[in-house]
Amino acid sequence: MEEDKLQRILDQVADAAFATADKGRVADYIPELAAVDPDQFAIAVARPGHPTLTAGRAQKAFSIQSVSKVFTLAVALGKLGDRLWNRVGREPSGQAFDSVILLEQEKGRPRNPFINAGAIVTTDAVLEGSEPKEALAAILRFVREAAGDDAIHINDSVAQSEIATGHRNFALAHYLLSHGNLQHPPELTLGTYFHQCAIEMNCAQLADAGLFLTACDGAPRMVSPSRIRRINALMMTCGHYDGSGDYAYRVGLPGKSGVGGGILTIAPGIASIAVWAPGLNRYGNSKLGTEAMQRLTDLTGWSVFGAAAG
Ligand SMILES: NC(=O)CC[C@H](N)C(=O)O
Repeated sequence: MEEDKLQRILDQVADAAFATADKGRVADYIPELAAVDPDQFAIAVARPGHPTLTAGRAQKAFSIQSVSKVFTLAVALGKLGDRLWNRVGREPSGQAFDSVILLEQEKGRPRNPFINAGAIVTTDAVLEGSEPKEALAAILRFVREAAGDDAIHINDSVAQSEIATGHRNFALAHYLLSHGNLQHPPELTLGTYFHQCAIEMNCAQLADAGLFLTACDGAPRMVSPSRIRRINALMMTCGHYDGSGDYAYRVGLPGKSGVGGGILTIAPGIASIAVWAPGLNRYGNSKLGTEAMQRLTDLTGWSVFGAAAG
């Protein structure tokens, strides 16, 4: 699609988001995120060989939170390969991202790497044989290389805010430990996990960081094509927790959300799209972000289920 046409679509999507009265509710269980102004919106589209196009506040940094789980999964698969699947499943959970119930029923093997329990196990796997600082550095290095931007950093106040209040995540980690599915002390694995969630990026950086998952010619080759397809499949089926079916229905593309209000969406072979609006819907996914992605895909026809706009 030509740049000026795509830019007009992005402007239209941003105008509609700014005009929407119900912006959802910001995540208030993490004190640092509770203070974010919900009246903000940004969208960015990255394509190899084209400038990254944006609309709204695309240079404003936000906490990527669970979007980081995609990058950590790529690092863990690079390190362990299929051995990771001995510890975590690949099925949608149909439960909230921080649910404890399935972990109890399924004896400490989380359903997938994107719910919190599964992401904690994935981070624990990245820690295998490494010092915590090295593991975190490996995740941050991956993100910086994917985005081609060494300025991307971790917001330590956000991480500390979760260390002080993340009781549910501590419960999940202790539960995993009791079932022999955590190889490090909960403080250590969670310290790494909270810092990975506290990576900050703006929309333009996040769209660039997702390019490796598009498998487009000219995109960074960070993982093999077969692994790209598998990561995208997990994003499609599990990336929005118990709202994954709804996101697939509305948007038709693999995506991963975070409680900071960011969503990374991949149009395979076409583009990497980042959207940010801090207010969340009842699943803990960005409300305006989801609506904007629905509008964008209707206007562009980008979908894994069909290829015509309208
Ligand atoms: N869905 C999310 O973005 C959750 C991430 C957050 N750091 C948590 O562990 O609760």
